[in-house]
Amino acid sequence: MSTFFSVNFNKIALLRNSRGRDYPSVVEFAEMGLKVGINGLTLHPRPDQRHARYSDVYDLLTLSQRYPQAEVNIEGYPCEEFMKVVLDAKPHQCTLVPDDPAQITSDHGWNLHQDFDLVKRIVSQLKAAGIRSSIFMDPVASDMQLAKDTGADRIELYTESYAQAFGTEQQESVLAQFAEAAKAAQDIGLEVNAGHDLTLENLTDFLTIKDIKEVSIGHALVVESLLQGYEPTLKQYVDICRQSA
Ligand SMILES: CC(=O)[C@@H](O)[C@H](O)COP(=O)(O)O
Ligand SMILES: NCC(=O)COP(=O)(O)O
Repeated sequence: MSTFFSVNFNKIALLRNSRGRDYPSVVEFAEMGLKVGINGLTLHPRPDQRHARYSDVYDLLTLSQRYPQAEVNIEGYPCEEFMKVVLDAKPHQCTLVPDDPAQITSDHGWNLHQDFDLVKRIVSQLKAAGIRSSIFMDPVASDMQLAKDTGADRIELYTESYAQAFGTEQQESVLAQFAEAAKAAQDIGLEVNAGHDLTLENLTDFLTIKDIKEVSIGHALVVESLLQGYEPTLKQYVDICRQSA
């Protein structure tokens, strides 16, 4: 089994946005990635577009047409503008994330006991548009049936708690919690993605969990690239993802 490796370009966009021109170029960095074997391109535009801009969604989709193996994954809270862009641009996958606009970064999965109707309605819009849907979830096995009932194709496990536990006494028990949540989802026909604060150091152990379809990684990858170069960093991720359980 091999896991689909999607790079999140938010941090390249953040760097670009700190100056007035297209440097660094998200499209150029995405294309370099595709040339060394990454599978997917992820963006998480937020309402203030401080990282990815909505125009980046269209630019990455145009690029992906030249790389037939590549998929574009657009993540975010399904506000009106986000959904307008997603339904118009038609990425391969849309990951719904319960972000508040004021959040620095994503910090929890959906509470489907509260937001079930909203998520179900958005998932059906994605389905009607032929876009694969994924919903961002905490690793709680007992919530997977609700996730399935929304009609979503996949869940994305929010891996921050695993990243925090990595290298501590809690690592094994937290990893077991993720494995249990992944299995609960897979057993009822949901495919499982994962992401947030995954790194070159913690990814191999995470991918001992069976049949993780996709990981999306951005923040640590940019830091690691500063330390050891962009292409060598990407190649290490590509190798780890090709050897997953
Ligand atoms: C859903 C998720 O965990 C990521 O998309 C995360 O939000 C990365 O985006 P930033 O790097 O912009 O925080
Ligand atoms: N879905 C998670 C993602 O796209 C990247 O998260 P991070 O590696 O930037 O924390």
